[in-house]
Amino acid sequence: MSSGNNNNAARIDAARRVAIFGGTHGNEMSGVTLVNLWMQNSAEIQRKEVDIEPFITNPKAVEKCVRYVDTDLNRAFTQENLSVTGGDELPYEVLRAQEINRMFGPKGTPEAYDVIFDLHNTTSNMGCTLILESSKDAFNLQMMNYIKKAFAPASCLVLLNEHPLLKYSTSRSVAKHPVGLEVGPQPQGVLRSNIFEAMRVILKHALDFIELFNEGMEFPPCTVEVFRVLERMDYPRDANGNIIAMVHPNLQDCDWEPLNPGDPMFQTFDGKSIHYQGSTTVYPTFINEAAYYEKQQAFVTTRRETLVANAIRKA
Ligand SMILES: CC(=O)N[C@@H](CC(=O)O)C(=O)O
Ligand SMILES: [Zn+2]
Repeated sequence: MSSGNNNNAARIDAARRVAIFGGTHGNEMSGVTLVNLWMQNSAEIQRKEVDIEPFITNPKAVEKCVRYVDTDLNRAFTQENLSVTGGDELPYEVLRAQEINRMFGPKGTPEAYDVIFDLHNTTSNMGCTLILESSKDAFNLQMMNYIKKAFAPASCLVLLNEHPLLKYSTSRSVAKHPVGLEVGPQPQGVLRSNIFEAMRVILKHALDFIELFNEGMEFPPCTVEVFRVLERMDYPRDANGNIIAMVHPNLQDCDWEPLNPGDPMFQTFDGKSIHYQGSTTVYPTFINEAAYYEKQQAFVTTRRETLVANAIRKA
């Protein structure tokens, strides 16, 4: 008879090469500051038998303290961009994406980094949010379960973006196991100690998980509650495309709270409410994110799901 359930655990390669990206958006100061700190002294992020590299992904944007210089780096990792040839006429972030892909990828190949953590801040009242791009990645789901338990009683939610149209080509998507970390509320260009500390603690738990996994610990099957991206909601606009309403006071700062059919969602400048017309309860998030005005997004709706993660163990 076999001992325990070791034979049932999916075997996954040890995570030997890990990167921590900050400054994918140059005005999101927690990630920029933490990564700069760790580049000077990496003692805090070192773990046994794994290379962990802190890296500033968009140094030009960091220098100017802007989201991006030419185009959003966190949308730039498409196969087209990564394979297009050309020099100075290409947008800075496309060239930078190619450089990052050479260093940490190539995306979708066995040579790619095992895990990339990408550190972001939001102006929305989302608290601590881990962002996944796949519901099938048992390694990442087990990591989410580990982090949530280690972080309790504080809460850390998981946003799953594998929407066929709304999913985008992130910097972290170069890795085999991409993990976004989004902490807010924090204004652009501002550093808040509570947000900075929360991000630092979540990263610590994430790296602890990788160390335990690499040491051979088996993680039994588990379930993870996630919020799956459903729909992008734009601000109401006039025929010229100008915004004619604001996020309703009942919705502002209420990320992750249920929005029911008929609930107020926007308020026009003359005080009229605009109500949610959907047919089911949804969980809005990224409510009134500053960076999303240019993306015609007032918030995104999500649905709560419970995912099952298989047992995993190092191969
Ligand atoms: C506010 C912000 O930048 N959020 C990130 C979310 C993510 O990393 O998936 C973005 O839009 O790229
Ligand atoms: Zn960001």
